[in-house]
Amino acid sequence: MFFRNALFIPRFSRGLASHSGPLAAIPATLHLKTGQSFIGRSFGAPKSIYGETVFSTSITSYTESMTDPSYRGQILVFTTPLIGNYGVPLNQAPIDSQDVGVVLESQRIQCAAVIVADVAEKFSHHTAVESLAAWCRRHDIPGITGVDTRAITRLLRDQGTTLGRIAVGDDVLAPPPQAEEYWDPSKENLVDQISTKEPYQLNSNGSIKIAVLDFGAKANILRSLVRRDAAVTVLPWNYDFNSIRDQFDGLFLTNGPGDPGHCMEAALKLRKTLAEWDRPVFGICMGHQIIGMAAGLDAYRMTFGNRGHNQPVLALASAGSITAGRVYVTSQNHQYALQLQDPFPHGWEPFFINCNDSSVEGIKSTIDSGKKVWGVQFHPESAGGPLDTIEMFTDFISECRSHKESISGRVSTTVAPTRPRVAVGAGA
Ligand SMILES: NC(=O)CC[C@H](N)C(=O)O
Repeated sequence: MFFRNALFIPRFSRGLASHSGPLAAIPATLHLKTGQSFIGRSFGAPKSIYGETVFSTSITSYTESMTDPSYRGQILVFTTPLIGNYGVPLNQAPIDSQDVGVVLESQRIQCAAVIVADVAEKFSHHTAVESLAAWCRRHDIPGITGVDTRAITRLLRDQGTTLGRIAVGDDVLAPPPQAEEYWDPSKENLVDQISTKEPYQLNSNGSIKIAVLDFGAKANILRSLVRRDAAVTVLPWNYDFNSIRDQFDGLFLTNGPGDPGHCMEAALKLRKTLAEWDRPVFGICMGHQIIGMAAGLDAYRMTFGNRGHNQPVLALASAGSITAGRVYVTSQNHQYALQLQDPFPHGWEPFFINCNDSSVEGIKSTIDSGKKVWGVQFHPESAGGPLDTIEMFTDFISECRSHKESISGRVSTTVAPTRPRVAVGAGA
């Protein structure tokens, strides 16, 4: 395989000898804004798109990654060469009080496109109902196969996340776009596009009331709360939570796509919440970045971010199920991170640090601040990835429960149930 800087004449048959399956040989090209082009063949929707080209080192769970709303606007390159071999399940779970309605991470494919070295045309799994290619076609998402994903990944690692164009079919004959033609999703408020427009409830008879600010929630975050018997109220990302906060025992902030700088409004509202409200607050990924911004930390854009299910993080403090000095392997999908500054804002301390690049992986309120607030850059709920830190959800619900019991005068030592009444969906 090869990449090149100049205009080219596509050669569709080149390097495709291993693809002997029934996919039609529709040509497809990935153009990067930095001038390189990779020629392959289309699978999925026969349409051309723009996006931000990122790579993920995950080996499994392409279905969960592709439905994660945080990948919105991104062209997702899998470093694992063979993707698609277990097909795609029916994305519909029975709706009952213990479930959130989907098996995957949202109702549809969220990334703009996928790039796979060698797409599996044959698939086998007891839950599979269709192939990766058929699923992409149904959701109008293009894919390229037969390209050198190792070369693309090395470029993205060295030059950073790069704007890209996927040209499919006749569009491959057109010259690569001019620099100003590339669409940059980080300029848009993607959270506002994906967040729920209206509040809604899950498991309304649950024993502890949790408000969730939805920046583009993965379903497994909601499942992980519901499975711990939380009555969950999902609110739009910029909802005036302060006007209703006393109805709730805790606040959760979800993951979400794009630049957290677009969500400063939510960070300022949260700053007021943290100053005036003493109940537990937990945030994941975008939610963690919002907590950090509310605490006075800056968020910056990393070179290529961290995407994959094998990111080691070192705990710097003990809290709940987390032990200082231990390394946890985590699932991640982010481009931005909180700045590690010295000193940390008053009342806050670093919680986790990334073992590969020393980026901030978590923050928490200090004990003397009297508050229970945590944010983690990684995804304890995984889906996919390791469940090393899943008990952080139990820690959060337990804190909400003990706070509730202490203010109602019934100090209790009970721990929240971690098992669902019925088993649903993927993950823990
Ligand atoms: N998964 C997330 O919540 C990602 C947060 C933010 N969009 C980032 O890329 O850093």
